[in-house]
Amino acid sequence: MGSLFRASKTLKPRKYLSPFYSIKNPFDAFGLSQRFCSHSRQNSKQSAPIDLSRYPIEKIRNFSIIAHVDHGKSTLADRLLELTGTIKRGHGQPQYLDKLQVERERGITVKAQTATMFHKYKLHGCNDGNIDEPSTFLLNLIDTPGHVDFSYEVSRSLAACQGALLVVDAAQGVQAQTVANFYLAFESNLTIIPVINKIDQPTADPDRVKAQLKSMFDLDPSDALLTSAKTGQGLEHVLPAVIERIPPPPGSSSSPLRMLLLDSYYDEYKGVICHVAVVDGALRKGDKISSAATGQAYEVLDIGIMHPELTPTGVLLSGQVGYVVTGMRSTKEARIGDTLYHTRTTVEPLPGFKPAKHMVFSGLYPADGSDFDALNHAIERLTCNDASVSITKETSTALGLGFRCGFLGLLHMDVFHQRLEQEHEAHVISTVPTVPYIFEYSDGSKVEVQNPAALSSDPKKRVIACWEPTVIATIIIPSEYVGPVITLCSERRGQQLEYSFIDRYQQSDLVKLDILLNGKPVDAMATIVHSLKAQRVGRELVDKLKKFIDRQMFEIIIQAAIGSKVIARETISAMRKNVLAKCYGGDVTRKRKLLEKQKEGKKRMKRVGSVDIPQEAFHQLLKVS
Ligand SMILES: Nc1nc2c(ncn2[C@@H]2O[C@H](COP(=O)(O)OP(=O)(O)OP(=O)(O)O)[C@@H](O)[C@H]2O)c(=O)[nH]1
Repeated sequence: MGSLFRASKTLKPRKYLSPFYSIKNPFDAFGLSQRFCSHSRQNSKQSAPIDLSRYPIEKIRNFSIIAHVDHGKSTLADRLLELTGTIKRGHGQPQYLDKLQVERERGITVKAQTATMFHKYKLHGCNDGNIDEPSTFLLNLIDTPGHVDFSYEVSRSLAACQGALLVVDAAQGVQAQTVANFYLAFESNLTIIPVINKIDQPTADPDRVKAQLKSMFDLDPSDALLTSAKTGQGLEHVLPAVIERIPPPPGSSSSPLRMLLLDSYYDEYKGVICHVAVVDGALRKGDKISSAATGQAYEVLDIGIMHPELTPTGVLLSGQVGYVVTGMRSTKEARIGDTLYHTRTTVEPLPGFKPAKHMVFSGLYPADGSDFDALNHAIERLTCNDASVSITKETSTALGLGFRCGFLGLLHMDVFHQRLEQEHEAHVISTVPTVPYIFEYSDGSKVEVQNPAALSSDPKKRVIACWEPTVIATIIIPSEYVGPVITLCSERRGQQLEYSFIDRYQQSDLVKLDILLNGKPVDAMATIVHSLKAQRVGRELVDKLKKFIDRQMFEIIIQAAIGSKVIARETISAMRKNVLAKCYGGDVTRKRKLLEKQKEGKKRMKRVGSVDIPQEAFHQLLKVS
């Protein structure tokens, strides 16, 4: 960026795309889709309107899909939408929930998107009246961006969820945003289901990824689901895991309404459409609600779920996530993180969200100086859908009236410009981005400077000290890139505070655990375990072996031992298995067949000393943790 100003390319006007716009449902723009509200888009004309009262809180699961960039979140979301019949298989639009033009052009998700799905599943203790029949669950899936610049989207999405699918590429393994998103979910107390995706790739190494998940996040490797969102392999286990492992939302249906405003966007026909999570109580069309942030009251004009487009339901109940149209005309009224409640009730507002921390500032000016009002209008509409941008008006001698905008990073800034142009047809000039600095002047004052032009040139107000923002960062990289990354850090005046290997060895108290059959150690069954786990593992091994070794003609003693110390023991009493016992008379062919069969069976045994061990026993032993 050598020059002072970066002028945006002039684009031809393009079709406005709202985040929920779908060319498959052109009626939505006119509110006509209300008449076609259906359970599944596939048979929209026949199916009955959705009755949300059939989904009490115990039948609701709200979950996000989180991951590093490109690990396959949106593709996995596609497959789940198809699996539940929410969209048609092969709808011809991959990454269905990436609806913005900028997302499609760049192949990245920048906006979190919710879709409601319905899925039949037989869960113990949860049924629709008939215990033998599966129950239908309402699942709210939120697909989130992977790039760090959009992590504000992720943190807001997680506020509406009780669980998250942590998707990790089976070849790339854990990456920087896997770590950041894991901690966002962990700090929000969500149930985390690890999903090792892209197992169809030739370089996939799910065992390595499982080991990383264990060593970095203490996630149990046996909890990981192995999937390929591309081929469909393993996907049948995803929704059962969501229903079984993620708890229902915690709200109370009998308490007064409390609803969290998660997101919003402006629709030319309906005004502001708010994305909400109903925490407590219920909301119906026609209800009067108030905003805790502004005190303003509204009437609910339309209400429903994203299935996956706006689908009116007339009601939203506790635990459900959906949309509300209230006739808000100004985007300033929709405060992200606000609590909405029934007018004339008193409720404790929900905690809301932490304000976004802006890392990069840049000036935005209309390419044609006379277009300030149009730019103002466009920015107002766009910030309704991107609450993480800060906007203040400013004036430049060269460019006239404009705005100083704070972004979460350079990619965020770039995407914001592109959306202004593509979705709002605004032509802008942006100034060189800068981080905020603090300057101390000789008159004792200290100011944060977000615009280089604002730096004092008054000789009586000399700069005596300045500060720049720094971060303490943890950089996680494969070992082959360590050299270049250290060089890059030192070029940027970085100081190395600590250096360590994630997959490093550390001293540990390990013991060899032997398995003995009739006093003889079986080398193939010996394991090395931590001394604290030895007793439990020894007991499990001995119990399993007892189940899988058949009784034989002599007594078998199974022992687990550390050195000469036996820590677990079981005995299988003797028996004589006479396969010919039931063959009375002299049918020689039949007797021969039975003896042959017994011989075949014995081939599948491993003879250890005098004890025959079936292959199955070896397989089962591998499953002991
Ligand atoms: N081989 C293979 N490719 C996959 C699989 N899942 C996704 N992909 C591909 O990986 C690329 C990224 O997939 P996305 O679903 O866009 O990834 P994402 O995590 O949503 O990306 P961001 O939202 O930008 O972070 C696309 O080219 C997908 O076709 C898989 O299971 N196997």
